[in-house]
Amino acid sequence: MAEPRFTVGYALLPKKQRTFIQDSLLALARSRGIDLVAVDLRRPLVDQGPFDCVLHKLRGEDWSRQLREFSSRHPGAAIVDSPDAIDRLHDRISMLQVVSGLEIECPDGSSFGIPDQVVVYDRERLLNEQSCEGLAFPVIAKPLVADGSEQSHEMSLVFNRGGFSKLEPPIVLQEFVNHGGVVFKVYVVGEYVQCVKRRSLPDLSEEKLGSPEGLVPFSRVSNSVIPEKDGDESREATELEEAEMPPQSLIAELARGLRRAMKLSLFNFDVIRDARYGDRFLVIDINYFPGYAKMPCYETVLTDFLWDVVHKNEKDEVKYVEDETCSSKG
Ligand SMILES: Nc1ncnc2c1ncn2[C@@H]1O[C@H](COP(=O)(O)OP(=O)(O)OP(=O)(O)O)[C@@H](O)[C@H]1O
Ligand SMILES: O=P(O)(O)O[C@H]1[C@H](OP(=O)(O)O)[C@@H](OP(=O)(O)O)[C@@H](O)[C@@H](O)[C@@H]1OP(=O)(O)O
Ligand SMILES: [Mg+2]
Ligand SMILES: [Mg+2]
Repeated sequence: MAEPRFTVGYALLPKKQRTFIQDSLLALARSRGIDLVAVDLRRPLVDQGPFDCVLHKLRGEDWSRQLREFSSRHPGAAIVDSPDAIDRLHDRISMLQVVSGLEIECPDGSSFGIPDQVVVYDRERLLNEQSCEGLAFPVIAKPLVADGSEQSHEMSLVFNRGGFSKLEPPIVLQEFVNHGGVVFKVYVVGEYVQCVKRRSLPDLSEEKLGSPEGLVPFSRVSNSVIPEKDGDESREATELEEAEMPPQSLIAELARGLRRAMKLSLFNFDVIRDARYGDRFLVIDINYFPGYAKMPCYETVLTDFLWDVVHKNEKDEVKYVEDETCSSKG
């Protein structure tokens, strides 16, 4: 008897569609009985399909209503993920609150947390002496809203109060933590977890705190090559290569805990190693539906995940995927 076929509808902005929907993914999914089909965003979702699953990274009241309508018409179809669950990641405070609430057994000697941070809603408050009481310089100023716009990725390193006058609230002021210039990006795709290293901001010395600049703007560090002003490329490359990966079990438990607590399947989170205490790890950012195409073996991982979704194979396990073990199951 022929194997049943399934259809997954995807609703993505053009840039995401270009990077995520690659021929290699379409072909592998097709060979496993899953057809990926673009949702026509000019027509009501409810008139399209049938879909066994809708995959999306769109927002807004109208889109949420369309998803609700579609779900009530097709209760058997999976929506990955729920707009309400995704919303938590659009605010850099609620995004990290969930990390603080996790109860995880850490491997010997290790621990996790988030950097100290405060939110400032208006300029008056920002310029007020008490605005960052308890925080130590340098701090990173991040836009409170993380809605995927270019502005939401525009950050500043602030060395002293002099830098505050150039900031535009609402912002989160987060302590900058030296971490050896390497950030660990943990990709979560349902039960699959993969951790990769990326370049980050270099460690800062005390001298910087007196900097007359007060502030240095930056954006999308881990996606770009930003040469350190007085640094050298080869040292940074060595730093990246030599950085020790965080304990696998900690990363896997964090991924499982976050997935459960947030009720999300598709996200990644950025982790840094706090250079002050050997094995303390801080979660600094969580992103919905990140750039999976940059993840090794993304086609296999995504196809395995979609296979589980359409077969209603709900799992609460964690599968830590290592580069060399990227093989598809039958
Ligand atoms: N508290 C911190 N201490 C040290 N470095 C940090 C801290 N927070 C952020 N960074 C550095 O700044 C980069 C950008 O910060 P963050 O990840 O919060 O921004 P983002 O624009 O949301 O990133 P993404 O493109 O991953 O969505 C991080 O990848 C890391 O290199
Ligand atoms: O496109 P890219 O590969 O850069 O993916 C980035 C993704 O952009 P996209 O959604 O437009 O694809 C970003 O989403 P928004 O916050 O801007 O919504 C965010 O999730 C980044 O963390 C991703 O980078 P990664 O963390 O995977 O390195
Ligand atoms: Mg990040
Ligand atoms: Mg982010």
